Amino acid sequence: MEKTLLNLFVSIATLIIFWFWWKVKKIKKDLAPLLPGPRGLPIVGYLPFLGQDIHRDFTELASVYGPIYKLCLGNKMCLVISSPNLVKEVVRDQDKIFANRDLPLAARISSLGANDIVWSPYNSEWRKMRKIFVREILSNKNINACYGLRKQEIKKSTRHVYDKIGQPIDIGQLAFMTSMNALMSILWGHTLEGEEDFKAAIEFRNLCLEMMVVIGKPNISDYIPMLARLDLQGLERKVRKISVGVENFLNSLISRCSNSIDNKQDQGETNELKRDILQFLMKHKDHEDASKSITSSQLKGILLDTVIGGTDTTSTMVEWTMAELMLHQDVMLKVYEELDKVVGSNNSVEEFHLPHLCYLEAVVKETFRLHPALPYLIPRRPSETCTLAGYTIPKGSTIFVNVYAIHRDPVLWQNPLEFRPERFLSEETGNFDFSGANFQYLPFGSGRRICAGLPLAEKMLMYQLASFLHPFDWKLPSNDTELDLSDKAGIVVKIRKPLIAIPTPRLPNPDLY
Ligand code: HEM
Repeated sequence: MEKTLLNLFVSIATLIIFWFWWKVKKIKKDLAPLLPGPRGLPIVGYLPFLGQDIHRDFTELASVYGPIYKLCLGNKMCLVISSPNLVKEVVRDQDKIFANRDLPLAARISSLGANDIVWSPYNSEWRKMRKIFVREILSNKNINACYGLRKQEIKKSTRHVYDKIGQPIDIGQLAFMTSMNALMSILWGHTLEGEEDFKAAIEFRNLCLEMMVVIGKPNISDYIPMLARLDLQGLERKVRKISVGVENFLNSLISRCSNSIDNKQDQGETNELKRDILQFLMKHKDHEDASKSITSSQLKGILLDTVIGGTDTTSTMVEWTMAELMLHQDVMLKVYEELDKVVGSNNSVEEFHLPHLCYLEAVVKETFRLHPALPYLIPRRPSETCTLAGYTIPKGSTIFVNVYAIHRDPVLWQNPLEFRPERFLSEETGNFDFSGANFQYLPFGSGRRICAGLPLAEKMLMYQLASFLHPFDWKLPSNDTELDLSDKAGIVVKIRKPLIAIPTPRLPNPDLY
């Protein structure tokens, strides 16, 4: 009897303690401060007030509501953060919770249902794809092994420019073709050749450009799902059409590669192809070990990430850097001085020169500061309800890391709107790199979802810039008195008016071209 009473007492006491603990937790939650943010309209929220350039809208709102604020867009709660401390909480302290992606409809379609690395949720499939990509495909060993191919492509591009001496050149297009060919040669062991290929690549570039704009546009279907069927802005139709073009381009490359692999195998040349990414990927397709096996959609998704992620961003940054240099002739002169000293006028640029081009590297860093290609990274989504800066952040909300605002914050940077590469040679910020270790400077993101192509991107960018600058002087066409550095929104932000420049040779020896 006594034992039963004791058991009853213990059970009741446990229940009371549990109830009390739950109540305190609830009260604490109710007392959590409310996130600041602008008020919107019923149902649509703040959606009608966002303009075309969301990175600038986000930055203006931060000056009113502070470094963390909420925006209700339709039925979605979005958070915009723009301080290094908050970035640290998201990408380091609570990285695991915030490692999911927010997947807009347009991205779901273009990424074949998030079957790629960029848009995949944070799960074992993402881990598998990222591991294959980083450890096998873009390992330092592989990148170094492909140097010869990159060199060949750079040489072709400088030759192409030399053949057009005195004529206007579209710098974005030149950089896109060079990046594309460099990637193609790594992926497939051969590049695009001839008029037909050239046309296909230009068409592919236009598709990529359109795709980036569509994915970056706020889509009513994402924010008010019951209206998704109506596709009010026509974005779903647009992205489906673009995706068909992109897939056709990829399919033709895959079939050409399969033929080339078959031919080379017939000729006993398989070892030579070992470094081709596609062959690596094909090895993983339907692999017997599930931890290494990828599906054909994932194979295409990884190719998409490589080709789109690798060409569009890199060429955008080559164009921005060249535009800033054309606008700041004093900086351009210093770049030439350094190139003459490090490379010399009787040599072509080689990758071993790159670590010695410290001033050019500072120029690139400064360009990334003012024009981060992805101004709010790729939005994240917490996988569970959590706390950020004392605020309760519901599971499933969308997190925008406003790198654009952080890179231009006057509290963090002296004269932030000035283009001054020297700041990256100073003691204060001289050690900032692209690794995302400093939360004040993160053009490639940070944490476990940092850009997976960073080592290749860094190399390709510096190599292209040095190789286009060392052998040529560049001038704007004479009727262009002022260079327009305004930008055009999208998930990748580009220069609004393509940069057109005219080359003249700088080197005495024509054999160097
Ligand atoms: C100038 C060139 C580039 C820039 C500025 C850039 C920037 C970025 C940024 C900001 C992210 C998102 C990071 C985050 O959310 O924290 C990203 C992700 C990614 N990038 Fe890049 N990128 C560049 C080049 C490349 C190249 C060359 C490749 C591949 C060959 C590549 C492949 C990827 C992939 C696969 C992801 C997704 C990573 C993940 O979600 O796990 N990127 N990039």
